[in-house]
Amino acid sequence: MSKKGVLLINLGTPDSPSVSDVRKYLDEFLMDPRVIDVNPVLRTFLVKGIIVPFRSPKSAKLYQHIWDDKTGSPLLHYSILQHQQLKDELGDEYQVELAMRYQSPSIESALNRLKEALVQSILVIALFPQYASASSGSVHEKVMDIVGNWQTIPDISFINSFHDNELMIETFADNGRKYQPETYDHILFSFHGLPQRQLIKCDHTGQYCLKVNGCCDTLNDTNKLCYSAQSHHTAQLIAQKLNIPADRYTICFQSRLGSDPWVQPYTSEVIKKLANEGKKRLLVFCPAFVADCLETVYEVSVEYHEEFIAAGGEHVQLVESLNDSPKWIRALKEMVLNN
Ligand SMILES: C=CC1=C(C)c2cc3[nH]c(cc4nc(cc5[nH]c(cc1n2)c(C)c5CCC(=O)O)C(CCC(=O)O)=C4C)c(C)c3C=C
Ligand SMILES: [Fe+2]
Ligand SMILES: [Fe+2]
Repeated sequence: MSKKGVLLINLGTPDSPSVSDVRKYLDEFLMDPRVIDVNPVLRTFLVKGIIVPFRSPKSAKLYQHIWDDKTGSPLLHYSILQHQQLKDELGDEYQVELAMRYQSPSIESALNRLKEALVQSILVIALFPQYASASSGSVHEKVMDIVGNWQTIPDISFINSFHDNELMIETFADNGRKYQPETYDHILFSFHGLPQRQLIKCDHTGQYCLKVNGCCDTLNDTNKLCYSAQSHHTAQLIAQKLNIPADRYTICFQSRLGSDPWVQPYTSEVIKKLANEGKKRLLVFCPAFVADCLETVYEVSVEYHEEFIAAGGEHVQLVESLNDSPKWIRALKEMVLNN
């Protein structure tokens, strides 16, 4: 009996923290039409002419800061652990592969291994809890492009999002509980940001997201596929699990790139406002990421920490991501078994 294939895909990271490898990574990432979603001529000008040349040396310094001598990039390191542990959990009936949307290991090589193993089906899990065209959408499109060229197209399925996965919510809550959230002045749920126009494009009604007051503060039948609505929902579920009342937490969005409006409120503005209100200690969850990465270990723990102190605060504490926590591996296992 042939095996069932499972393909875990995360975003990707540079091969090394050198300026040339960071340049290669940013070039592939930002030339993706789902990421910088403007016309091709403008995208090429912005990415190759401005963002990549100016950003690569700066980003390389940040990557050098988080790069571990033995294990390299945290994102790849934790992805490898997740892959290994899911493989062990699922046993011989499954062939589990790991790929990254950008750089390595490539999606093409992972799909080829599944093809050569003659797997009877492929389940693709894009490792982003909330659906965004720039993340899960891009992964799914890439997989479909490659498989679409095969003579025999296999049984293939995609997990579109898992923003409300019970075991995932519990893992974030367990990680947060260790810091005793009640001892902090305020809690942040900081999600990766997105340009507002990408939310609007994903609203198939064309009349809801960013058009109706408080459009995506709660998940409903109209906005259930919206990144912002799914992010709010994830945060609300973690807060409920930890009994954090609504006035003790704020949902916000980080990592804005460029000058176009992104989903709001911006984490850096929220941090300044809280410092101005006299808050001293912040606990920050980052539930858009299933593994610690540049956006958590540097942007939150270093940059936002420094910004908060400069504005009069004392400490920003990051809650670690799901990484290789056994409960999260069980969450992945159940996603596979329930599919
Ligand atoms: C959680 C899912 C992600 C979405 C959605 C997303 C959208 C998005 N990102 C950029 C630009 C950058 N993101 C960068 C790093 C980065 N982004 C994600 C995830 C999502 N991005 C992760 C997991 C990481 C960390 C990767 C790592 O190696 O640790 C970067 C690179 C770092 C930097 O130079 O700041 C950029 C650039 C855009 C423009 C975008 C949506 C349009
Ligand atoms: Fe990003
Ligand atoms: Fe929305």
